[in-house]
Amino acid sequence: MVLRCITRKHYGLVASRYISQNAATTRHITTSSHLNAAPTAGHEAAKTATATAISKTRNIGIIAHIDAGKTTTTERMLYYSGYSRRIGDVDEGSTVTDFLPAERARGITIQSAAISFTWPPSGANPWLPKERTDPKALSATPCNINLIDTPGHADFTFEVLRSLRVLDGAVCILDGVAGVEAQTEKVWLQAQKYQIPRIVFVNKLDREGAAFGRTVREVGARLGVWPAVCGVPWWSEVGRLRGVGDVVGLRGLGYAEGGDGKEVDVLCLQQLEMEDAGLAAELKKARIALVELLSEHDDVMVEKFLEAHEDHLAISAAEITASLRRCVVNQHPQRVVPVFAGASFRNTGVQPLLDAVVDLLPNPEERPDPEIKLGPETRGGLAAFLSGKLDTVITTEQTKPSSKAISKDKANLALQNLEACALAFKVVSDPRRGVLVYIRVYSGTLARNAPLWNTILQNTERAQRLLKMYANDAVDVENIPAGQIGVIPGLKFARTGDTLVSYTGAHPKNGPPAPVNRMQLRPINVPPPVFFVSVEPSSLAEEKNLREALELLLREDPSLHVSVDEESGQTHLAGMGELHLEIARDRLVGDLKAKVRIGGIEIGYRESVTVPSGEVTEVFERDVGGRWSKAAATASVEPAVEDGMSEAVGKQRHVFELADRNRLVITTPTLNADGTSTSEDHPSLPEDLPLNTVLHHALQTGTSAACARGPVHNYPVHSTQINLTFNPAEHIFPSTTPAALSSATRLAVQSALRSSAKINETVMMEPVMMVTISVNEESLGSVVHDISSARGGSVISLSSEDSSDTAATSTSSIARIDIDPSKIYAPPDPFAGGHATSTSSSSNSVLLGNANGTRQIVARVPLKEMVGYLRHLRSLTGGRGTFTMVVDRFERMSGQRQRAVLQRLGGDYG
Ligand SMILES: Nc1nc2c(ncn2[C@@H]2O[C@H](COP(=O)(O)OP(=O)(O)OP(=O)(O)O)[C@@H](O)[C@H]2O)c(=O)[nH]1
Repeated sequence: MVLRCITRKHYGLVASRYISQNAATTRHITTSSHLNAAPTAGHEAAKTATATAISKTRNIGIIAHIDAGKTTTTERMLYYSGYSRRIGDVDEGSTVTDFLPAERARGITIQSAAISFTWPPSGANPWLPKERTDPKALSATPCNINLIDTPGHADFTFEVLRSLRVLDGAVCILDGVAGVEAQTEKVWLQAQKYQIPRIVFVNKLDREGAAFGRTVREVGARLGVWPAVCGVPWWSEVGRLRGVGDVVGLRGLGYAEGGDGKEVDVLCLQQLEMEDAGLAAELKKARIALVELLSEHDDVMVEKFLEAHEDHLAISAAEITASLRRCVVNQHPQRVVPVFAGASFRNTGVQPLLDAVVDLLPNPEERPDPEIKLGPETRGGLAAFLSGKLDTVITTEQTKPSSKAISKDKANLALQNLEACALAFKVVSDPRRGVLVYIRVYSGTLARNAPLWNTILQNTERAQRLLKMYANDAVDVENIPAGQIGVIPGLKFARTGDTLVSYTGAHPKNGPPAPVNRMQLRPINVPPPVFFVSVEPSSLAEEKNLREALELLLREDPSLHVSVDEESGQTHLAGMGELHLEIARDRLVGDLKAKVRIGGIEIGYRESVTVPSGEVTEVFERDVGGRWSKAAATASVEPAVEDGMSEAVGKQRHVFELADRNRLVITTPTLNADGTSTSEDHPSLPEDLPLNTVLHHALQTGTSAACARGPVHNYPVHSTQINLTFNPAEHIFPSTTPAALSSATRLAVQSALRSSAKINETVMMEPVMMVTISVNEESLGSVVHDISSARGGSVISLSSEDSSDTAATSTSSIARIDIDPSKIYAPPDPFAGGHATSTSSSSNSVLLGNANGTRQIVARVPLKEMVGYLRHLRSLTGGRGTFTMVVDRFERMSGQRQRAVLQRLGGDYG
């Protein structure tokens, strides 16, 4: 293809030094010490935001490896959009988004901070001169951006997942020196699983050794997508980052050294040819590659290319942006990923990234129908549910007593009064504002003062106020429409992950009618905790404070677990990683001021029965809450066999999979599946104890409570099948309540567990982790040796042989597209330093996991052997190695390992 000089018509000739028109009139949000503070820019913006059409909304997140620069980039975004007066600095601890004291102290992001801002801040885009803005571009008019900053540390993966489900798009930030790192890969695949469109920002290009081209090739090789290079670094002759080259607009964007980045020199191609011919030539190459790539994935681009007489440079920037948007928004899985360049810390390249967020990422209406859950087996799309396609719901309901079955008409009627539904995706205790519940509204409009039915807790709370959050500033609003993110202050019960429903005429206690009353938006599974600490109040008087503080911690973070040992009275706080618990401890002691003694961090082992017990019956008879009640339960336990139950489920057998791979089997020899008795000789269930709801729930609660503490070592029970035989004639009395049934079940299961352990002692199980380690080539041998011999791990793959293995192990269900490395366009890296890679885009050796001299090892290793591993890895790799890990499974320990652990723990577990 012949390169042609760009025409005047498209790009003009005169370079213009453009200073933001907003610079002088930048709107600031003054941090108000109280919510009722005087109106600020945030107030103004909030009014605009609520009135903003949904097409002018972007709910985006920033995902990346720890330290890639998410917080630094967010701070610049807030600064350029006029929401902060000065640029915050992570290293000084003055950032707006990392607002928890623990985050500021550690310089890492712990909780997602959801903040809103408008880009561009006013009618015109502030960094481009008017004559250079395309009035038809989406980024030409203000768009309301709700930005959720997600944490990068592996311990917070659940927090990342939690935020991902409310996002419509994501910016993935890469460190231009480190390239694609292990955690990036993990979060990337999670985002892909949720079908979240992504764009990439290669940051830190000012740093020594930065290699943009190499990073671009890694995006292709390790993330399995086609990088569409939209921006390239503009280096000076001595390797200083001068700015970025805009491949879409074919221009150079120069940033003054040491400036705040608001002043941008915009140089058209012709000027660039005089100023820096090298960059001009590279921009043309990049533009050709971009058009070629888009033509392969977007038919419209092929037409435009033909219309432009096959001149890659003559296609307008608007056409290219539109094509990129089609690829990003409409393709699942996403095959083309736009890549931008910059250095947030040097205030370089952030405004083009903001434009890309508006121009390329979808609005809430352009997203697939969100998933909902209506019962253990009923899942579907929200829109399908709201439009009355309720067939699956009816099926589930028919298992209930016929008098309670819901007709399709009734269910449709129930939907008519549904005002709004929202997902509480984050709960934060703000020192000044109290508990804030962050929500995303999925349908209807949530109005201030509306009573909200919590479909999981089954209670009602009133949203007395609604807020929009602008970093540290909160603005009262009257309502929050579908697609928007907002905050409800003052709720007492709602937790992260709960679904809140606003429903006209709902009874405050009983809630809306079925099936609306138990609809769950975007449910996610909480992974098992693997570490725990014991927590004790420093005095009796502190007990209440501690209980309240722990309740709040659990509302904020459902991946934390609290259990109280009924016998010793000791409280255990369990979490997913050492850092996770350290942060929880800091939160408890530092922020929530709980006066507690906290034990050392220990591994959360489990224990499992090895032989079946006999059947045990226990009777519970006690005063519960001022009412005498009595109930009985009959239980036995046995080792659970994987997938061994499907045939055993029948009319009189109900099987439930519980946490920790325990299984509950309830047999009702005298009751039919709907709870009616099989013959007149047998009593039926009382009205207030329907089988499929109240009774099952009570038996499950009792079983779970018993399984929280094993009979020999006090660790939670794992891989155990609990059999309950239930017969109203034997287990129900006139004074039986659900609570009494639950307690009787707990006693019977505990007794059965003890009886099994008497026959043969339980065996301990330990968490085994799936570990992904990134090391340099030279240290590969010693790290592999250490993992497989000293740590008892088994190596599953080495990435250079098959770079997709890592992904396959963590997210096997996700399709990755085949990328031909020789077809990836990436500019040369003239200043990449010692381990510089080939500048040829066809260099396969560069692509196959070896791009920045790093190799990946995936191995399964017992968690115990990974405690304190980072320090050891650093010493083996000269400080360069990193790793991430997730729980793979719990495995039985050998007798020798178990004895060693018990000995170390001081061992009196009998
Ligand atoms: N040289 C250079 N340093 C940067 C750049 N962006 C960020 N940094 C530095 O990198 C470090 C990490 O930046 P953060 O913004 O805290 O990174 P993060 O991704 O938010 O980190 P977590 O919140 O811990 O996940 C800080 O010391 C920043 O000053 C950049 O463009 N150039």
